[in-house]
Amino acid sequence: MIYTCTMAPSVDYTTYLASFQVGGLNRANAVNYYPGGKGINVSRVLQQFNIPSTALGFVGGFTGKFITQKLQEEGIKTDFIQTKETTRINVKVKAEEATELNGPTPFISEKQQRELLKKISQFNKHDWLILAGSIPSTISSAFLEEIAKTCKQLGVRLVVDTSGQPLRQLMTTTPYFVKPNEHELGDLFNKKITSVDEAIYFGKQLVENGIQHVIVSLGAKGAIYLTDDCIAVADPVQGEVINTVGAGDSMVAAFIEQMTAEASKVDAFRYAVAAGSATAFSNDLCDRQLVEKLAQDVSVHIYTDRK
Ligand SMILES: Nc1ncnc2c1ncn2[C@@H]1O[C@H](COP(=O)(O)OP(=O)(O)O)[C@@H](O)[C@H]1O
Ligand SMILES: O=P(O)(O)OC[C@H]1O[C@](O)(COP(=O)(O)O)[C@@H](O)[C@@H]1O
Repeated sequence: MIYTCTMAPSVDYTTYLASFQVGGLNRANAVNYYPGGKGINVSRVLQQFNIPSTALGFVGGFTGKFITQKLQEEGIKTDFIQTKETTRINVKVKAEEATELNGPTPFISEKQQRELLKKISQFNKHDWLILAGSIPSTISSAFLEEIAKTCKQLGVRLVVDTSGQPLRQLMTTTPYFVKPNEHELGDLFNKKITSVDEAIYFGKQLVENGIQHVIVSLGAKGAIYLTDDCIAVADPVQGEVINTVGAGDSMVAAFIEQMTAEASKVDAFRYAVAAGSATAFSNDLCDRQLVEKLAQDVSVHIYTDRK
């Protein structure tokens, strides 16, 4: 089974307008409400590929109900722990430029953390846990380490897509697969990454530390994939960009879907790049048809090493 865990889900309130004026009254032409948060997006894209998953994490209030209901309507199993706090709303403004306003993460008590750990300790060998999105500040490094240790003991493949200090902490536990974007990778090493070669240099250090699969996403510039025996660089896919929210999450989902289907690692990467772009070219997250179409256009350059 694949489990996604979103510790700080969101309702993504996406607004479209021709131009956005800071400090003025802006009126949107169209709006959408999506269940959001990185793990939840991974579950939604997996569902597009007909891969079942269970969405874990913390939700509360009317927004929590909305998220749970929407996921269930899409056929995704949910096993959320309830919070007293209302789940945040993240505002996405799509005008001349894209602007995001993400709400604060919820307070998660010790008891709620134990409840989550109890669920994880019941996973089986070969299950997947995708821990994605911001980690609430009440969650300690020790708790994250405990999650990683439990996964290792059980033979559960831990996938990490987060940022800041929690990412730094989780890197020391050598997860199975990580997908930082170039900024998150740079933050890990206190460096600003400005080229593909720099992304390769720092990505390689993660592999050398024992992480089996590393994808560094480079937004409109494509992505790189690193493992112990190859480095692959994907050129960007061209198209009309509509909404890049969830592009990275779509990559994670597509890579996992291909790995579970026993595709080659490089094909899994190709598909992941196609999924990221398919989401960037859509209002909501990608659909399978577009991913398959774009996968034919993704050119991947493979190196056994690149200094
Ligand atoms: N403007 C874009 N044009 C084409 N593809 C894109 C664009 N933005 C993102 N993508 C695709 O989505 C992937 C993930 O995007 P990125 O912004 O790096 O991730 P994240 O959402 O995690 O920050 C990229 O590697 C690329 O394949
Ligand atoms: O947990 P964070 O880092 O605040 O991010 C939450 C936001 O990230 C998203 O999951 C999108 O993530 P990506 O664009 O990085 O794939 C949104 O759905 C959500 O609003």
